[in-house]
Amino acid sequence: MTVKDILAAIQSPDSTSEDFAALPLPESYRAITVHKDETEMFAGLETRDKDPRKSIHLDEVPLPELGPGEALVAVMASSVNYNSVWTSIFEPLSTFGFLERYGRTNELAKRHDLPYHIIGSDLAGVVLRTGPGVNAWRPGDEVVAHCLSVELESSDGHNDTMLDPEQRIWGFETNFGGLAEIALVKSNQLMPKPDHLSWEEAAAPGLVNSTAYRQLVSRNGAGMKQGDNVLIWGASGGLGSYATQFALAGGANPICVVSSDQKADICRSMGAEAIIDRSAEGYKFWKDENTQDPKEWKRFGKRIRELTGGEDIDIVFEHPGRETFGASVFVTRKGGTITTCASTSGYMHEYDNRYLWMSLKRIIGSHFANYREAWEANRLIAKGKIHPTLSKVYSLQDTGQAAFDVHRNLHQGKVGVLCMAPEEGLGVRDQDKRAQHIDAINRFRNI
Ligand SMILES: C/C=C/C(=O)SCCNC(=O)CCNC(=O)[C@H](O)C(C)(C)COP(=O)(O)OP(=O)(O)OC[C@H]1O[C@@H](n2cnc3c(N)ncnc32)[C@H](O)[C@@H]1OP(=O)(O)O
Ligand SMILES: NC(=O)C1=CN([C@@H]2O[C@H](COP(=O)(O)OP(=O)(O)OC[C@H]3O[C@@H](n4cnc5c(N)ncnc54)[C@H](OP(=O)(O)O)[C@@H]3O)[C@@H](O)[C@H]2O)C=CC1
Repeated sequence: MTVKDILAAIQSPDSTSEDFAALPLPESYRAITVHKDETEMFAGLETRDKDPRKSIHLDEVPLPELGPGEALVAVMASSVNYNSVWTSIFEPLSTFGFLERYGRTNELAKRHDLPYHIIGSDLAGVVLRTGPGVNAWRPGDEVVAHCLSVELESSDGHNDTMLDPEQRIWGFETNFGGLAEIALVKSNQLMPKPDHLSWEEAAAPGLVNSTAYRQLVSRNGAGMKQGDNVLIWGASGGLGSYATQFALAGGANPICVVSSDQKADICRSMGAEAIIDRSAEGYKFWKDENTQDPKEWKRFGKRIRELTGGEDIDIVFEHPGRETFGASVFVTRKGGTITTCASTSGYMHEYDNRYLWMSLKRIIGSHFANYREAWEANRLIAKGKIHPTLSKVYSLQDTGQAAFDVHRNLHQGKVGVLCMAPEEGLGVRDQDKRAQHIDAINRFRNI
């Protein structure tokens, strides 16, 4: 049995759940990996010069054993997330440490501790097999997977699963990720595939959409409300393109920061009006490596006031980190919120704390989303209220180039990867719903 036979079953309109359950599984499959014996390959290089095309491999790997509460999924498409860029450049640390640590927790988790790491934290595909104890999903179900892996043996995670001490990001802190022909997930990662989208469109939002939902909308994050002024860094990027849509759909007022005319146009086409081109306006928040320039924070704040009719920011949607964080804290209004989920430009932040405490501002740390938040975010995609922001699509073998594009900020929105899907555009089940939203679905395509 080969991956080709699985694809044939997926493409046949007559295949039943029983047919999928009866399909023998292949012994091996193709997957995107990084190799443990290469973790030092970029030693001494600047972050920018570490090239994912050199560290990312396409390998034939053995099928992992299926455990209780798990599912094996035939992956039709996946997407590139920045966490795969971090894995591929071995920053801020090698992800093999995560796999070793996970492997030490129990017998079954040992499967993850391998000399190769199959990466990827998004997928759209078809369930092939479920392990003992799985009732909610069956072979043949068309699904997407969110990337929260939890054990929930401790009480800590039972109000909010992101607080589980054994919380991991699938395909980053676990093995057998989504940039592959077959993936291994916990069955509680599965959610219905939005039926009006193709495989690659359905695979694009998952990680960033769920993260933006928790960070901006959920009460666990900033709890955005109507009328809020929301400053969104990288507003046409992976996270930002969903944060912008949430702000607009929720009656808030996004102030979108981007770095080119083209990206400003994309934000406009989503419906945003207040846009700041950080390149054209030349903000330089740091005078040198160690000294910030509060005059530049003020110039930035003045520009925001011009765009809002004199108002300051209620919520900052932060992720660039060191380069922008001082400015983000400064421009937030009294009592406002800075919500952060990353530090792309550096994790040692510096800000003037007087502006935080004297103006009663809050900084909220946010990370991915719990199952409920991921489900709610996916439901909005399925209802056509929020749309994928897929721009370019690569083949599995060109994943290294796709990750390079994201690392160098050459991309727009989300970059997709075809895994088993032989071409783009397959997997759409509701053409009428699709037709209603087709312009929004295609907004980021091929730009
Ligand atoms: C969904 C997508 C998301 C993204 O894209 S996010 C972006 C990508 N992700 C990242 O860049 C994050 C990568 N992860 C990391 O950098 C590291 O993962 C962390 C810095 C988050 C954590 O580092 P660690 O080494 O795992 O943990 P420690 O806390 O630095 O070290 C563990 C040792 O420190 C002890 N410790 C922890 N807290 C305390 C405390 N409060 N007081 C005293 N000791 C403490 C522990 O017990 C343990 O000790 P012992 O090494 O001996 O086992
Ligand atoms: N904790 C979590 O759960 C998650 C964390 N992340 C992390 O968030 C970060 C962003 O991810 P994602 O949105 O997918 O990545 P993208 O690269 O798709 O988008 C980020 C955007 O941020 C802007 N940006 C980058 N660097 C700077 C800078 N120095 N100053 C100002 N703006 C900057 C760029 O937009 P422009 O050039 O137009 O300004 C860029 O397009 C990554 O570090 C990722 O690992 C992502 C998802 C989940």
